[in-house]
Amino acid sequence: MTPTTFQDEFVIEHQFAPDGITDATLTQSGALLASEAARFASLGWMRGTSGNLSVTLQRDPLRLAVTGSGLDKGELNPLDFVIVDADGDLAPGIGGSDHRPSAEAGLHARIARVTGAGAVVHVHALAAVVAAEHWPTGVELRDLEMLKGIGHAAHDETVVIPVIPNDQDMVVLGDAFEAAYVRPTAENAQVPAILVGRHGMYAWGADMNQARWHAELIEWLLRFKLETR
Ligand SMILES: CSC[C@@H](O)[C@@H](O)C(=O)COP(=O)(O)O
Ligand SMILES: [Zn+2]
Repeated sequence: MTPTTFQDEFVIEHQFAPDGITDATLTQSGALLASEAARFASLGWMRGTSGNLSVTLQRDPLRLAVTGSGLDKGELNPLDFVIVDADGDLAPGIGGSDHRPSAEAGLHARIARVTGAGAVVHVHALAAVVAAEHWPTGVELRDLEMLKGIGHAAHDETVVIPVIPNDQDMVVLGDAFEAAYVRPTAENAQVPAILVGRHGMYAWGADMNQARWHAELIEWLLRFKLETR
Protein backbone atom coordinates (compact mmCIF):
# COMPACT_ATOMS: atom_id res chain seq x y z
CA MET A 1 0.00 0.00 0.00
CA THR A 2 1.30 3.46 -0.83
CA PRO A 3 1.07 5.77 2.18
CA THR A 4 -1.30 8.64 1.47
CA THR A 5 -0.83 10.65 4.63
CA PHE A 6 1.93 11.17 7.14
CA GLN A 7 -0.06 9.03 9.60
CA ASP A 8 -0.23 6.13 7.10
CA GLU A 9 3.47 6.43 6.47
CA PHE A 10 4.18 6.36 10.20
CA VAL A 11 2.12 3.20 10.75
CA ILE A 12 3.92 1.48 7.90
CA GLU A 13 7.32 2.41 9.37
CA HIS A 14 6.53 0.34 12.46
CA GLN A 15 6.45 -3.14 11.03
CA PHE A 16 8.59 -4.52 13.84
CA ALA A 17 6.30 -3.98 16.80
CA PRO A 18 7.20 -6.58 19.43
CA ASP A 19 4.78 -9.17 20.72
CA GLY A 20 2.11 -7.61 22.89
CA ILE A 21 2.62 -4.08 21.52
CA THR A 22 0.53 -3.14 18.53
CA ASP A 23 1.46 -0.78 15.71
CA ALA A 24 -1.46 1.39 16.80
CA THR A 25 0.06 1.69 20.30
CA LEU A 26 3.40 2.75 18.85
CA THR A 27 1.73 5.25 16.56
CA GLN A 28 -0.22 6.80 19.42
CA SER A 29 2.80 6.80 21.74
CA GLY A 30 5.02 8.59 19.23
CA ALA A 31 2.38 11.23 18.57
CA LEU A 32 1.80 11.70 22.29
CA LEU A 33 5.50 12.10 23.13
CA ALA A 34 5.95 14.66 20.35
CA SER A 35 2.90 16.75 21.27
CA GLU A 36 3.65 16.70 24.99
CA ALA A 37 7.28 17.65 24.43
CA ALA A 38 6.17 20.60 22.30
CA ARG A 39 3.87 21.68 25.11
CA PHE A 40 6.64 21.52 27.73
CA ALA A 41 9.02 23.32 25.36
CA SER A 42 6.48 26.11 24.98
CA LEU A 43 6.51 26.53 28.77
CA GLY A 44 10.30 26.96 28.62
CA TRP A 45 10.83 23.73 30.55
CA MET A 46 12.49 21.83 27.68
CA ARG A 47 14.82 24.43 26.27
CA GLY A 48 17.01 23.29 23.42
CA THR A 49 17.58 19.56 23.72
CA SER A 50 16.84 19.42 27.46
CA GLY A 51 14.23 17.13 29.00
CA ASN A 52 12.79 13.78 27.98
CA LEU A 53 9.52 11.85 28.18
CA SER A 54 8.40 8.23 28.30
CA VAL A 55 5.27 6.14 28.30
CA THR A 56 5.03 2.56 29.53
CA LEU A 57 4.03 0.24 26.70
CA GLN A 58 4.21 -3.07 28.50
CA ARG A 59 4.97 -4.21 32.07
CA ASP A 60 6.31 -7.73 31.75
CA PRO A 61 8.86 -7.51 30.36
CA LEU A 62 9.01 -3.77 30.92
CA ARG A 63 9.02 -1.73 27.72
CA LEU A 64 8.92 2.05 27.47
CA ALA A 65 8.66 4.36 24.50
CA VAL A 66 11.17 7.13 25.28
CA THR A 67 12.22 10.23 23.38
CA GLY A 68 15.42 10.00 21.35
CA SER A 69 18.59 11.59 22.70
CA GLY A 70 19.91 15.02 21.76
CA LEU A 71 16.86 16.15 19.80
CA ASP A 72 15.18 19.57 19.95
CA LYS A 73 12.26 18.68 22.22
CA GLY A 74 10.11 21.44 20.77
CA GLU A 75 10.44 19.97 17.30
CA LEU A 76 9.95 16.23 17.73
CA ASN A 77 8.03 14.28 15.14
CA PRO A 78 6.04 11.11 15.99
CA LEU A 79 8.96 8.88 14.96
CA ASP A 80 11.47 10.50 17.31
CA PHE A 81 11.30 7.83 19.98
CA VAL A 82 12.78 4.41 20.68
CA ILE A 83 11.70 1.45 22.78
CA VAL A 84 13.78 0.56 25.83
CA ASP A 85 13.85 -2.22 28.41
CA ALA A 86 13.89 -2.21 32.22
CA ASP A 87 17.47 -0.85 32.25
CA GLY A 88 16.77 1.88 29.74
CA ASP A 89 18.69 0.06 27.00
CA LEU A 90 17.35 -0.32 23.47
CA ALA A 91 14.97 -3.25 23.39
CA PRO A 92 16.38 -5.83 20.98
CA GLY A 93 14.69 -6.53 17.68
CA ILE A 94 12.32 -3.60 17.77
CA GLY A 95 11.97 -1.26 14.83
CA GLY A 96 11.09 2.38 14.81
CA SER A 97 13.60 5.20 14.63
CA ASP A 98 17.39 4.79 14.72
CA HIS A 99 17.92 7.35 17.47
CA ARG A 100 19.87 6.61 20.60
CA PRO A 101 17.60 6.39 23.67
CA SER A 102 17.49 9.43 25.93
CA ALA A 103 20.60 9.55 28.11
CA GLU A 104 18.21 9.36 31.06
CA ALA A 105 16.11 6.42 29.85
CA GLY A 106 17.52 4.30 32.69
CA LEU A 107 15.96 6.58 35.30
CA HIS A 108 12.63 6.61 33.44
CA ALA A 109 12.63 2.82 33.47
CA ARG A 110 13.51 2.71 37.17
CA ILE A 111 10.72 5.16 38.04
CA ALA A 112 8.22 3.19 35.94
CA ARG A 113 9.34 -0.04 37.61
CA VAL A 114 9.30 1.24 41.20
CA THR A 115 6.18 3.42 41.09
CA GLY A 116 4.12 1.59 38.46
CA ALA A 117 3.87 4.84 36.47
CA GLY A 118 2.34 4.81 33.00
CA ALA A 119 4.26 7.95 32.00
CA VAL A 120 7.30 9.85 33.24
CA VAL A 121 8.22 13.43 32.37
CA HIS A 122 11.59 15.06 32.93
CA VAL A 123 11.82 18.84 32.59
CA HIS A 124 14.51 21.42 33.28
CA ALA A 125 12.05 23.88 34.85
CA LEU A 126 14.15 26.58 36.53
CA ALA A 127 12.04 26.67 39.71
CA ALA A 128 12.80 23.00 40.32
CA VAL A 129 16.54 23.58 40.10
CA VAL A 130 16.49 26.75 42.23
CA ALA A 131 14.31 25.08 44.88
CA ALA A 132 16.65 22.08 45.04
CA GLU A 133 19.52 24.52 45.55
CA HIS A 134 17.78 26.18 48.50
CA TRP A 135 16.47 22.97 50.10
CA PRO A 136 18.91 20.18 49.16
CA THR A 137 17.40 17.77 51.70
CA GLY A 138 13.86 18.14 50.36
CA VAL A 139 11.31 20.88 49.75
CA GLU A 140 8.61 21.08 52.43
CA LEU A 141 5.15 22.24 51.41
CA ARG A 142 1.98 22.60 53.45
CA ASP A 143 -1.38 24.33 53.70
CA LEU A 144 -1.84 24.95 49.99
CA GLU A 145 -4.92 24.12 47.94
CA MET A 146 -2.74 23.00 45.02
CA LEU A 147 -1.47 20.06 47.12
CA LYS A 148 -4.82 18.37 46.47
CA GLY A 149 -3.82 18.10 42.82
CA ILE A 150 -0.95 15.77 43.74
CA GLY A 151 -3.12 13.64 46.01
CA HIS A 152 -2.39 15.28 49.37
CA ALA A 153 -4.34 17.33 51.90
CA ALA A 154 -4.74 21.08 51.49
CA HIS A 155 -4.39 21.53 55.26
CA ASP A 156 -2.36 20.12 58.14
CA GLU A 157 -0.10 17.81 56.15
CA THR A 158 3.55 18.44 55.34
CA VAL A 159 4.50 17.15 51.90
CA VAL A 160 8.20 16.81 51.11
CA ILE A 161 9.40 16.81 47.50
CA PRO A 162 12.63 14.76 47.69
CA VAL A 163 15.89 16.10 46.29
CA ILE A 164 18.74 13.88 45.10
CA PRO A 165 22.16 14.91 43.80
CA ASN A 166 22.78 14.86 40.07
CA ASP A 167 24.84 12.07 38.53
CA GLN A 168 25.59 10.98 34.97
CA ASP A 169 25.28 7.30 35.92
CA MET A 170 21.62 6.30 35.73
CA VAL A 171 22.16 3.39 38.12
CA VAL A 172 23.50 5.79 40.76
CA LEU A 173 20.64 8.22 40.08
CA GLY A 174 18.12 5.37 40.13
CA ASP A 175 19.44 4.07 43.45
CA ALA A 176 19.20 7.58 44.93
CA PHE A 177 15.65 7.91 43.62
CA GLU A 178 14.65 4.56 45.08
CA ALA A 179 16.19 5.43 48.47
CA ALA A 180 14.30 8.74 48.57
CA TYR A 181 10.96 7.46 47.23
CA VAL A 182 8.32 6.81 49.89
CA ARG A 183 5.98 4.08 48.71
CA PRO A 184 2.30 4.96 49.09
CA THR A 185 0.19 3.32 51.80
CA ALA A 186 -3.54 3.33 52.52
CA GLU A 187 -2.93 6.35 54.79
CA ASN A 188 -0.27 8.23 52.82
CA ALA A 189 -0.33 9.05 49.12
CA GLN A 190 2.94 9.01 47.23
CA VAL A 191 4.74 12.20 46.23
CA PRO A 192 4.77 11.85 42.41
CA ALA A 193 7.98 13.77 41.71
CA ILE A 194 11.61 14.12 42.62
CA LEU A 195 14.07 16.97 42.10
CA VAL A 196 17.59 16.34 40.86
CA GLY A 197 19.95 19.03 42.16
CA ARG A 198 21.38 21.40 39.54
CA HIS A 199 19.47 19.46 36.91
CA GLY A 200 15.65 19.33 36.89
CA MET A 201 12.47 17.55 37.92
CA TYR A 202 11.06 14.10 37.24
CA ALA A 203 7.29 13.69 37.67
CA TRP A 204 5.12 10.70 36.87
CA GLY A 205 1.55 9.51 36.79
CA ALA A 206 -0.80 6.77 35.69
CA ASP A 207 -0.76 8.23 32.18
CA MET A 208 0.76 11.18 30.35
CA ASN A 209 -2.03 13.58 31.33
CA GLN A 210 -1.56 12.84 35.00
CA ALA A 211 2.23 13.01 34.77
CA ARG A 212 1.90 16.44 33.14
CA TRP A 213 -0.57 17.65 35.75
CA HIS A 214 1.84 16.59 38.47
CA ALA A 215 4.76 18.41 36.82
CA GLU A 216 2.70 21.57 36.34
CA LEU A 217 1.27 21.60 39.86
CA ILE A 218 4.61 20.89 41.50
CA GLU A 219 6.32 23.60 39.48
CA TRP A 220 3.63 26.03 40.72
CA LEU A 221 4.14 24.86 44.32
CA LEU A 222 7.92 25.29 44.04
CA ARG A 223 7.51 28.77 42.62
CA PHE A 224 5.19 29.68 45.50
CA LYS A 225 7.74 28.35 47.97
CA LEU A 226 10.56 30.33 46.38
CA GLU A 227 8.60 33.55 46.12
CA THR A 228 7.41 33.46 49.73
CA ARG A 229 10.62 32.40 51.44
C1 LIG B 1 20.75 20.43 27.77
S1 LIG B 1 21.09 18.75 27.53
C2 LIG B 1 20.77 17.98 29.03
C3 LIG B 1 20.87 16.49 28.91
O1 LIG B 1 22.14 16.08 29.31
C4 LIG B 1 19.82 15.80 29.75
O2 LIG B 1 19.83 16.23 31.07
C5 LIG B 1 18.47 15.95 29.19
O3 LIG B 1 17.54 16.34 29.86
C6 LIG B 1 18.21 15.58 27.77
O4 LIG B 1 18.93 14.43 27.39
P1 LIG B 1 18.42 13.49 26.20
O5 LIG B 1 19.50 12.47 26.04
O6 LIG B 1 18.24 14.36 25.00
O7 LIG B 1 17.11 12.91 26.65
ZN1 LIG C 1 17.89 16.38 32.01
